This record gives sequence, structure tokens and C-alpha cells, in this order.
Amino acid sequence: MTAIAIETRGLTRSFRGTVALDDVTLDIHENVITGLLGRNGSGKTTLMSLITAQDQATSGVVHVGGVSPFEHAEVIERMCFIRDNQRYPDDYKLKHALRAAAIGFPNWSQETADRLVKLFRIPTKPIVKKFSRGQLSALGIVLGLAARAPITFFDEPYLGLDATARSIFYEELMRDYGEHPRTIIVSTHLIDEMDQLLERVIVLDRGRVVRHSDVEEMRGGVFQLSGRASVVASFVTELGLETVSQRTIGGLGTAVIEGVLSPENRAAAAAGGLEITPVSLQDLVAAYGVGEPDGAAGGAAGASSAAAATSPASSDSSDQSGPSVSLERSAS
Ligand SMILES: Nc1ncnc2c1ncn2[C@@H]1O[C@H](COP(=O)(O)OP(=O)(O)OP(=O)(O)O)[C@@H](O)[C@H]1O
Repeated sequence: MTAIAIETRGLTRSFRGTVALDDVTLDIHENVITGLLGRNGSGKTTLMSLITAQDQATSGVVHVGGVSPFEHAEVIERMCFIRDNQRYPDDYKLKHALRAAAIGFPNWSQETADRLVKLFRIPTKPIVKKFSRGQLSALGIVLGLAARAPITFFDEPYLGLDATARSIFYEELMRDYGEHPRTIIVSTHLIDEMDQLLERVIVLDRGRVVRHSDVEEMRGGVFQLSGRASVVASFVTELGLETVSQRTIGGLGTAVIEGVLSPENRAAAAAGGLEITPVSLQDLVAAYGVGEPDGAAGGAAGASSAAAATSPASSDSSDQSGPSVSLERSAS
């Protein structure tokens, strides 16, 4: 197992009554691609903003490389955060964004940037503000990969990308990570598409960590039981199985269960007409997100602080608490 790159202890962030992150204690492994998963409003962007010092916790601590990023600019410089709503200065064209990133990131690879710009067919003439949603995402991916920051965050990097461009992203991510291993944290809702890329996953639900483990371990330790609802229910109760979710539709019951059944219990399930099937990562994350609404997911959509401290571009400083390296200043 690799060393720990990022630690959080009791990390909590509230926004006027909305608890976006609730007592999150995590060790994020170094040089591993970790998926940050969970339903809308579960706290993924908030967690990334706190780790990159773009937002300040209500309570709890974040350590990156053993120190608080808020107090160590050199730690912030090692991180790159590509947000889904990345902002750029009004007059920026592609070349300005690339130039600014080249200045801001010590490990910047111009060769990688040039190659990816061609692969994604990012236009050179229009200002970035005129880019389509997919072109903006592609630009974020180019910056995030070419930056080669030791710790890189991608917040839903694929928004608006067509299927071909998404495949290019996945391939290029794996290629660059293979050649230059680093800590990558990627939040995604396209779990079926990305699950082969992820080594570990963190699943958040309503601001809390409901699962943090190795993907293979997770797959091996969960199964779905389905059959007549009454039989499923009594099987679960009699064996004291730990359910992630349990549903009944008509007379059919399904339960997603953590654990491994012994051969005897498998035989008993089969004798009762129950079917045991594997659970995809996507279905498992969906199962964790099944629960009563509690109003915690309402409120303003997304943290408003734009990329600042370590990400390559920001023109919005309305909600920034951390130090910032702005493209507006560094490239002209
Ligand atoms: N600046 C803010 N002001 C008020 N509420 C906020 C702010 N930022 C986030 N929240 C709230 O915190 C919760 C978590 O938001 P966050 O953006 O972290 O979720 P997410 O998991 O990234 O969601 P999504 O998958 O939809 O992008 C949400 O309820 C959101 O409305």
C-alpha cells in the first residue's frame, strides 16, 4: 500500500444551516487514482475545495504531505484543481490559458499540452468564453494532465464531452499516469465508464463518508440478492446480513448486501429461489445513495469559489479563502 498524500480529520463544512461535509476523516493514498463518488450535493466539490485551500473548514483539519495547505504555499503549489465551472479571464484564448498554466505549474509538459490540444480539437482562435461546454471541459483536461501536478483534482471533467473525447480523456489519463504516477482524485457520476480507471473510491452521501476502499475489495465484498420479497427479507433477517439498500417492487425484493456468503448459505439462498448476482460499482454507489431525503442536499448549487490557489485559472475571487495564483496576473 502506498503512503498517505492527504489526511482529513473530522472535517466539517457548513453553509448557513447546510452541512456540506460532516466529520470526514480520510487518508487518501499517494500515487493512486481515487474516485470521489456520490449523489448530487453529497459534498465532493466541497471536499476538494477544502483540501486545495480554496475554502475553509468549519471544523476539523486537512493535512497534505503532513502539513496544513493553508499555512504552506509550497504545498498548494503542488496541487492542481480542475473544476467543472472553471472560469477564465474575458480576453483569454487557448494560448493564454496554456501560457499561464506553463508559468504556474513547475512540471508543465508543453509537449503533452500540444498533443492533447490536437487530439481534442480545441480551437485556437476564439476566446475561451466562446468555447462550447465540451471544449471547455477538454481545455480543463489538457491543463490538468499537462500540469503534471503531484496532486491533481478533476471535478466532473467530462461535462459536455462527446463519447470520442471521453475515451481520449480516459486513455490519456491512464497513459500519463502510467508514465508519471501521481495522486489523482476525480469526481464522477459516469461510474460505469470510469470504474476501470479507479484503484480506490471514496463514496460520500449527505456529507459523510459511507465507503472508502480499494475498488477490487469493494467489488468482492458486496453482492445483490433478489427473489420473492418475503424470502429476501427473511433470509436477510435470519442471517443478520448487513444491507446497503433493500427494495421491494411488486412482489420482487432486492437487497444489496455487504459481506461474503458461505457455500452453505449460498446453497440455502438457491434453495429458496433467491438469485445472487455481482453488483457494479455504479449500482453500489446508487445503493449507498438510496435513503430518505433529509433536506440536507438543498441550497446553493456548488461552491462558488472559482479555481484559484493552484488551478490554472480564475477570474472569480468572491469566495476564496486561500492564496491564489491567477492567470490574469501571470499571463498576458
Ligand atoms: N457556497 C455555498 N453556499 C451554500 N451552500 C453550499 C455552498 N457550496 C456547497 N453548498 C452546499 O453543500 C452541499 C454539497 O455541495 P457540493 O457542491 O460539495 O456537492 P457535490 O457532491 O459536488 O455535488 P454535484 O455532484 O452535484 O456536483 C450542497 O447541499 C450544496 O448546496
